[in-house]
Amino acid sequence: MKINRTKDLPHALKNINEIISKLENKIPSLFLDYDGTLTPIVSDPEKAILSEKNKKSIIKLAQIIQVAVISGRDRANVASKIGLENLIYAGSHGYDITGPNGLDMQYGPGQETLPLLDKAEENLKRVLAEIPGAMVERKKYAIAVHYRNVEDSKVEVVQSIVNKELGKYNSLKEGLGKKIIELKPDLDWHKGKALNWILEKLDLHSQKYIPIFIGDDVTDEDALEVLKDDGIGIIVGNHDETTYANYILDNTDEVSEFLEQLADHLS
Ligand SMILES: O=P(O)(O)OC[C@H]1O[C@H](O[C@H]2O[C@H](CO)[C@@H](O)[C@H](O)[C@H]2O)[C@H](O)[C@@H](O)[C@@H]1O
Repeated sequence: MKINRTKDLPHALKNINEIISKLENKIPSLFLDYDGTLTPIVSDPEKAILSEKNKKSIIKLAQIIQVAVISGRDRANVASKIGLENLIYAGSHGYDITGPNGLDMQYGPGQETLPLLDKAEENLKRVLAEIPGAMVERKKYAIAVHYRNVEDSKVEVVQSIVNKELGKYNSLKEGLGKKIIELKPDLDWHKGKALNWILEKLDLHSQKYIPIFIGDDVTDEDALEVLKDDGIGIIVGNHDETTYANYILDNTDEVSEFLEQLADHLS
């Protein structure tokens, strides 16, 4: 059960001193979502560009603490959008993780679904080509069907095409996001499991460490849940009435401000 009402959450910028005091005598690590957190939501996913301000803060932070990006995007795609080599990147909602010093993890059971995702991608691209604005984005371990640019009257058609395709595969399940419906492996693996995997792999789990996660969407709740008692979870905006987050930022501009202030405090 989610514990915090979004509207009652303390604001992360207004309470930055409290957050900084929680980091004292601990070693922080920082986990960031991409879309809706580091970049504003835009109609073309390829146009979600990291600002110079955020890039500068991330460079500064990565010189001091471990920084990881955990995204629903394909890992290679989000890594090229950020363009920094010394970060950990977890793509496809955590199924595909790489990082410095040869860090490389593909969530094994997910690989069995790759031929099914190939087939579904081919079918969906063919059928959805007839719906103006619909877009199929293949990530290694998921497919996002975008309907942000689809006429309202056609959205239900897109949804039923995706449901029909999903119905063909027992080992794929539906995932929801901001104006996307996803086809994902029907497995118990998500951003929260990936976050835990990274914490354990890098030995960042003990009481002397304190992880921070910032995210904006329903898929980010899995990561926020992991940190609800032993970390700092920040939700961006209010995707839902309740959340596992402990703090809130209202939008991506506030995330930029928060990252800049965090970098200044830690350096
Ligand atoms: O986990 P994230 O890094 O936040 O990725 C979630 C999805 O983000 C992208 O889609 C969203 O952002 C697009 C660009 O702003 C927007 O056009 C779309 O409507 C949003 O759903 C990305 O394209 C997806 O693959 C990610 O799953």
